[in-house]
Amino acid sequence: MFDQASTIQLSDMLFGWQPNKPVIDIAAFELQAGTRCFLKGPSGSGKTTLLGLIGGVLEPQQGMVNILGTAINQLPVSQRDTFRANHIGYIFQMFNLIPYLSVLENVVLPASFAPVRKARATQNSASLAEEAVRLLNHQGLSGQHLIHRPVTELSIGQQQRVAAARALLGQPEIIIADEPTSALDSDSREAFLELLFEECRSAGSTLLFVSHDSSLEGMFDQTISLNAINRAAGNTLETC
Ligand SMILES: Nc1ncnc2c1ncn2[C@@H]1O[C@H](COP(=O)(O)OP(=O)(O)OP(=O)(O)O)[C@@H](O)[C@H]1O
Repeated sequence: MFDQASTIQLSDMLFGWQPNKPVIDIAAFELQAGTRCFLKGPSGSGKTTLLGLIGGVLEPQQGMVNILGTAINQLPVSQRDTFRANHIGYIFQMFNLIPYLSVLENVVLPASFAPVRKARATQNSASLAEEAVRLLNHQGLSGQHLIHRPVTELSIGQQQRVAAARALLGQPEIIIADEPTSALDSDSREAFLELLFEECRSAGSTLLFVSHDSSLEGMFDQTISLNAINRAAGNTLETC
């Protein structure tokens, strides 16, 4: 049974990159709506793999991945892609911005594939672009000159804030962040997190945040150690 207060529920989920070599084997995992969760684990322990399973990019060999009451691993691939675009915003370690597009174009792009997020974004502002500009301003990126510049002309810290604005556009219920602060110094990391928290709070989004940086752990509501919930822990070659 899906608990209505949950955003993410996993049960008896098994995944391996090769047959009979599970990397992830989780009996039960649940994240309540609106939680800010810090997911930690050694390098190679399967954190990115787990995020791929939660986002429906990867399909478990067994078990259930229930997101917002939908068993996404049972959806056909095209419906799963649309579900992900509508309900999950991603911030990647390498940002995954499109180099030949401007700052603004990068932020609005995912909403073109996500009608639910597009509708929400235009409820808040007169247009998608206006909502993107609001989010960019909130991240400290303002000015016509800057938002129309090719994204590759921005500093790493600025690019990372563009990636955050892109993930937040249209208030997705879930924000998944995979090592988004690793390129920043510690002051910038905390400032970035405060802004992210503020946007997640006002949108009611659940945040699942992966990092090696344990100094950030105290800023979150909850910490999950992957090795503590993963029965396949130790099957991979892990490093600290
Ligand atoms: N595309 C892939 N094909 C085959 N094996 C993979 C693939 N991606 C990851 N793995 C393996 O799965 C295991 C978990 O990798 P994963 O990237 O999920 O770990 P991680 O905890 O995110 O590591 P890091 O903290 O270094 O990013 C590792 O043994 C890795 O080699």
